[in-house]
Amino acid sequence: MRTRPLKVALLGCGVVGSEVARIMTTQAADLAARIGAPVELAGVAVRRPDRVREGIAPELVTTDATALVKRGDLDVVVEVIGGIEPARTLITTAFAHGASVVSANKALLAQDGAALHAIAEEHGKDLYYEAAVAGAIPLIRPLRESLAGDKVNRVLGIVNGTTNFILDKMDSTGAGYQEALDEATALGYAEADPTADVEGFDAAAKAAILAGIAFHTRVRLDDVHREGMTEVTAADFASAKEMGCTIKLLAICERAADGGSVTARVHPAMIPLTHPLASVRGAYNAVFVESDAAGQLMFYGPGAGGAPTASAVLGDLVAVCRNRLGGTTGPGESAYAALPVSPMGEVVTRYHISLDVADKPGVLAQVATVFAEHGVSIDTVRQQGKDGEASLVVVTHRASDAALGGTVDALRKLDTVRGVASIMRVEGE
Ligand SMILES: NC(=O)c1ccc[n+]([C@@H]2O[C@H](COP(=O)([O-])OP(=O)(O)OC[C@H]3O[C@@H](n4cnc5c(N)ncnc54)[C@H](O)[C@@H]3O)[C@@H](O)[C@H]2O)c1
Ligand SMILES: N[C@@H](CCO)C(=O)O
Ligand code: NA
Repeated sequence: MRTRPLKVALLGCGVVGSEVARIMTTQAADLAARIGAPVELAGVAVRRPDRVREGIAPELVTTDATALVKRGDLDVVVEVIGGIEPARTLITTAFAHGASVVSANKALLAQDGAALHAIAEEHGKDLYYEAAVAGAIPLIRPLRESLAGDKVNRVLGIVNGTTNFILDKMDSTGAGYQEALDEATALGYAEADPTADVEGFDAAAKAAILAGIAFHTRVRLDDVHREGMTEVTAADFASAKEMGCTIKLLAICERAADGGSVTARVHPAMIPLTHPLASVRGAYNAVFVESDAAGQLMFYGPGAGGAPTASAVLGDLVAVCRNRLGGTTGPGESAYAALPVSPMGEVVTRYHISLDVADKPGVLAQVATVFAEHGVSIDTVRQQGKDGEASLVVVTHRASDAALGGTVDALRKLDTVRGVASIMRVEGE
């Protein structure tokens, strides 16, 4: 074993960073044996230096992250600050000063992954980010390496722990949205600004990263259709239950049947209780990968939290250190397929639509006609009436998002339709 240690700087010592530091210290001997050289924590950049950080020598702590990444003697910089800046500049500075980078920052990678990969390559360094998608679950590496010989057609799953935790609580205990969000935040699952979680930005960033790697193409955050889960109500859960379903926030990345384009989307969806995703509880994540040769693979595990995320960071750290010792780098970005990303209107799925209508003869026929005129075929209709008003629940067969949108616009114009109470996609059948 080499005796000269590999030097690692840690940027950020919050929920994830503090666990990375803890594991680096407590597992030092095993990490050294697995890598073939000791790994030394050479510096820790923090924002609040007066905080007591157990297990971290005070002389390693600095508030000057820029000076730390410019030291020039670092082998690896671990970025767990989050957000776009200063993380982006710190990472590019680290590459320029000779370090490889491990990051958990999906927001940054979804926005600037291509540029960061290019800078890493220019400097002959690694950029690894297993922790950025689905926490502890090995997903980036299986897609990038294990499935590199196969053709992936679909990646579908739950990739945000906070929203799964909230939806699970709302469904199973009837907890309110805010109460469940506060608990997820206290447990260290939520982003610094939890809007990123509940409005689907975090899941959309992960979908962009996954689609890019799975389909060997470039998918930007803006390419991902995004709907959050803040408008999911107890009434939606009740409707889902009546259909034998529950509601999950899903990320779905698909290659078109002709192989010539891809789509990526994040939105709440009803899924049957019999589907494996329905039983994903709390902050767990689960992702299905469908490919030509392998068929269907399922990845499941803790999707958020300090220690689980640190597990993925440490896995990357070991891989990057091994590469350093071997004088090599791992696989970089693979975007040769250059596939266009199709708009949401072209996505085909089933829909559950809940309408408030006048309870009088002919309304059902009128509504059915609007669906037929837009080429959207109805699977089931359920009507419940009271005091001259009724609620009409329509479940469709598969239709394009554009056709469904046109149908809903036309329904809203009918005098007999008082309002569209909810529209939810139905997946997993
Ligand atoms: N918490 C999770 O479950 C989880 C899971 C996967 C990925 N991530 C990602 O990991 C990253 C960190 O998340 P977290 O939950 O640990 O957040 P956090 O807010 O707990 O930690 C970030 C830390 O960085 C510090 N910081 C901010 N600016 C700094 C600067 N300029 N220099 C030094 N330190 C600075 C903050 O003070 C804070 O302590 C984010 O990119 C997040 O998306 C988090
Ligand atoms: N806020 C994220 C952290 C893990 O990426 C989540 O809840 O999934
Ligand atoms: Na992961």
